[in-house]
Order: sequence, then C-alpha cells, then structure tokens
Amino acid sequence: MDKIEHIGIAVANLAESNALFEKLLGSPAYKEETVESEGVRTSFFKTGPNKIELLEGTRPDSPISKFIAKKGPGIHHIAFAVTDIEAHIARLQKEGFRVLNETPKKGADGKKVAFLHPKDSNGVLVELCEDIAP
Ligand SMILES: CC[C@@H](C(=O)O)C(=O)SCCNC(=O)CCNC(=O)[C@H](O)C(C)(C)COP(=O)(O)OP(=O)(O)OC[C@H]1O[C@@H](n2cnc3c(N)ncnc32)[C@H](O)[C@@H]1OP(=O)(O)O
Ligand SMILES: [Co+2]
Repeated sequence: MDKIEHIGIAVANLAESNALFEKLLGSPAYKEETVESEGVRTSFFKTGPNKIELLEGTRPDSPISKFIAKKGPGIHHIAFAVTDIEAHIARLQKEGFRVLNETPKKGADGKKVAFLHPKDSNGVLVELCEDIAP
C-alpha cells in the first residue's frame, strides 16, 4: 500500500458537517460528489497532503445510513492508495481477508475502489483506491 489516501467520516447532515469541518480545518471542501451506487453524498477536504472524506447516506439502506443508525457519526473507514488494485485484492484474499467487492467499483474523486470486511481488520473498514486512468 502506498499511503493513506483518505479518512472517511460518516455524518448525518453533509451541509452542517461541511460548515463544521471548514471551521475546524480553516478551508472549505474542494469538491462534493454523489456516488449513487454506494448511496452516498461526499465532500472532500485537504489538510496538507492528506484528505478527509465526509459521507452522508442518500438512502436508508446505504452503508453510511446503517452505520449512523447503529453507531452515530464518526470515523467510518481508512482508505489506502494502491497501484494495481487487482493485485492487492488477490494478495489480500490469499492472506485471508474478505474482500467485499472482488471487482473494483467506481468511487469518488476519480478512483476505483474495493473494501475489506471490518471484522477481518480489528474492526476497521479498509478501502483500497486506485486512480482511474484519464
Ligand atoms: C464514495 C465512494 C467511496 C470512496 O470513493 O471513498 C466510499 O468511501 S463509499 C463508503 C460507503 N461504502 C461502504 O462502506 C462499502 C463497504 N461496506 C459494506 O459493504 C458494508 O457496510 C459492511 C461493512 C459489509 C457492513 O454491512 P452489513 O453487514 O449489511 O451491515 P451491518 O450494519 O449489519 O454491519 C455488520 C457488522 O459490521 C460492523 N460495521 C459495519 N460498518 C462498519 C464500519 N464502517 N467500521 C467498523 N465496523 C463496521 C457493524 O457494526 C456490524 O458489527 P456487529 O454490530 O458487531 O454485528
Ligand atoms: Co472512501
């Protein structure tokens, strides 16, 4: 894995949390994007070389809405940047991690993504991200 690509934070109300994180970080979100296949509306903040992704569920059965209903707002996942996501999926499966989508899917901010089951990584949902070639 190359680096932490972003930290995903589940929020109940994206507009309110955008205002909160703008105050906290001192600069506004640089983009907002809806990923309907995941049932999420996202916003992205930069802090130095790092990224924070805020996520609001767009429907009650989305992973974010279910997480908020169970645990409330908070850190939802850690995303790692990789090159050759398919190779990492195969490697991690061999290591015994359950990959939730074997075929990478379109994520936000120009990435293809895959997730590992949080129960296999000490309760942390892990996302793998690779830049989609232009
Ligand atoms: C915007 C796109 C993309 C990007 O480009 O960055 C994103 O970040 S999308 C983010 C949202 N999408 C996902 O999270 C997809 C992967 N997640 C899933 O497939 C599911 O959420 C899940 C992890 C398989 C859980 O789904 P499910 O089994 O249907 O839900 P439960 O609520 O019953 O959870 C089972 C179990 O897992 C615990 N859990 C769920 N989410 C998390 C989490 N984020 N971190 C830690 N633990 C989590 C949940 O608490 C349950 O545990 P128990 O209560 O002990 O049973
Ligand atoms: Co993410």
